[in-house]
Amino acid sequence: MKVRIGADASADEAEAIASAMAEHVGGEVSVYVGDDAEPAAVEDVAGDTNSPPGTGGTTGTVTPAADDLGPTDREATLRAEIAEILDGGPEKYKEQLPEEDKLFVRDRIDLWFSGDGNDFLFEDGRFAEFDADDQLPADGLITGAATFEDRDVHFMANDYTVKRGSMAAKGVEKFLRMQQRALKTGQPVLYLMDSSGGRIDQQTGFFANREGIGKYYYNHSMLSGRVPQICVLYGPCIAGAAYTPVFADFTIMVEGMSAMAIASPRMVQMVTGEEISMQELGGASMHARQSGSADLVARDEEHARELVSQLITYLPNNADEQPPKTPGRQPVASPAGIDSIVPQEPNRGYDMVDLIDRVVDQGSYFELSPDYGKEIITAYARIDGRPVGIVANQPNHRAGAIFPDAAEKAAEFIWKSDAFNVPILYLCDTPGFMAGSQVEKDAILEKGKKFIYATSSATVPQQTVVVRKAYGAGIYAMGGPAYEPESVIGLPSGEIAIMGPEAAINAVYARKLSEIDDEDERAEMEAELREEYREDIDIHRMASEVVIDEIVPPSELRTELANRFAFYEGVEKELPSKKHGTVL
Ligand SMILES: CCC(=O)SCCNC(=O)CCNC(=O)[C@H](O)C(C)(C)COP(=O)(O)OP(=O)(O)OC[C@H]1O[C@@H](n2cnc3c(N)ncnc32)[C@H](O)[C@@H]1OP(=O)(O)O
Repeated sequence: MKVRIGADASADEAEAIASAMAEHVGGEVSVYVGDDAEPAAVEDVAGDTNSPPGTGGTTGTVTPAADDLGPTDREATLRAEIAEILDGGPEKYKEQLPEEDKLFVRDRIDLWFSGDGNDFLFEDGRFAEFDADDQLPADGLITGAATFEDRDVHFMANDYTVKRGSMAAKGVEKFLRMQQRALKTGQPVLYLMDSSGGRIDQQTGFFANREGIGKYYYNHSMLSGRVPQICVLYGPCIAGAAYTPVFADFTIMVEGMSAMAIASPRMVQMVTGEEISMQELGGASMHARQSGSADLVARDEEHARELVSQLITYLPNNADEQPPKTPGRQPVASPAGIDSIVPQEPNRGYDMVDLIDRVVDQGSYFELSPDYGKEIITAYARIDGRPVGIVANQPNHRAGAIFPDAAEKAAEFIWKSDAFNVPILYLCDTPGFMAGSQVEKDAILEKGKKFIYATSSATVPQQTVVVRKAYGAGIYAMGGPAYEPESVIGLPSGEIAIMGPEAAINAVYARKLSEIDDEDERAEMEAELREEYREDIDIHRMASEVVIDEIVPPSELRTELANRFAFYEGVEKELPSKKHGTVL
């Protein structure tokens, strides 16, 4: 290829352009300066292995240059300029990326948007800061549109080689435009974040402006519940950059690579004297286990992309659409096994996932926040091809008692599912909300309220299964009869009670029992009272009193749920007229 550049270009500049173009387009590139007949620089790279968008390769088309390029060959000049932009920030920062197993942002975009149903479509604002003296290609932020798993999506991706992906005026402008376009088109947004936050030394013009960085979060709020916002973190996302992942509906961090924090370790040390690494401060493990801000942790960049490609199959493009259906598949294990999974003894643990495996379509189980608030499972799955959001107690962890973190996790999951029209399935086996001084300090009442509020105000079809214990306010939060689910069904092992038998007998008969001196007599009396109590709370009694709608043979649970979800498809509960509730 021959490229002619302006007469004022130096020999060094000609060489840089030749090298950049050869690397990106492949083959021999000769660069001519002004009207010169001889090339000022020639570069040759075999093959065309990694052509970025706009210069050929996976998404563009290479237009062969005419043999004799005249001074008016604007296309070739433009291509050289684009190649320069696509090359990103200083080489020294690009060289550091492989040491951290990190992709250069343009290669990351290639990873996301190439292959079947995945195409890079176009980029906006590529020339941002083109005229800047400093090396600021695209102002460190790439925004555009693509197809991802056959869906149109908007995307943004920080370039960590440009001032550590920090955001200044032009990048901010691009980010805001991308968000505003998503509001118009109603298509999901992918945030591929790798940013040290606001560009501190260029803050005039973007920090507190009406259309400045603060507007990000305003736009995130406007997009919230309108289109799915999915965020993957690839590096330290600090301060201004750390709010996008928490505003997003779903956040994925890469183990050992991603981090997010309200302030950098340097800032933390300055303010508090605490010496702490970025990973300890806000790494993937911490956010997945302690703060709950990471929904999923990926092994590496490819795994992160794979997780999003699964997640998106359960979601519609926006709140006006229904989630996509697929052909139904048999469960991974036979529903006939459900009866033997659920122990008769109310205090014995078991893995609720074993039951779920026998209800949902094979290969469709997708759990979120598996390491946070583990006593409640929140997962997407499909039953006979229809997406459902599952909220299930996990008797294997803390006996399924609901602690504050789990309550909040469930509330947020229900809100998200409801916002995107994913019906909800509650699988109830809980002794209720946890009691004690620690959970009171951790705001069990406040967080329990959120859970109950989310269940109450969800308008999608909801189905509740009393698997075994449904005690205390646990059955309220878990879609109990008062919460207007489409139906509440029970397995023969089910019990619904104000509290468990032991607690109830202790609460009501403690004094009477203590007055019986003979130990055997007291134990006998206690057992009798407990038996009577259990008869009262048995699922058959509940069905007899029509508290619940049906008792279902365990082996028919999947078919029963499939029929009920199919029947109630698209049904929407009406909420009383109001601006919004006051529970956050
Ligand atoms: C809305 C409010 C906000 O967001 S205020 C922003 C708060 N952010 C911060 O305080 C983070 C500042 N940056 C850092 O702590 C470090 O750069 C981190 C991200 C930890 C990376 O460290 P390290 O790998 O050692 O890179 P480095 O510091 O040598 O930086 C490389 C080049 O990038 C620049 N840089 C980095 N962050 C910013 C920033 N936020 N604003 C402006 N420039 C930034 C550095 O100055 C350095 O530039 P140069 O290549 O030397 O010209």
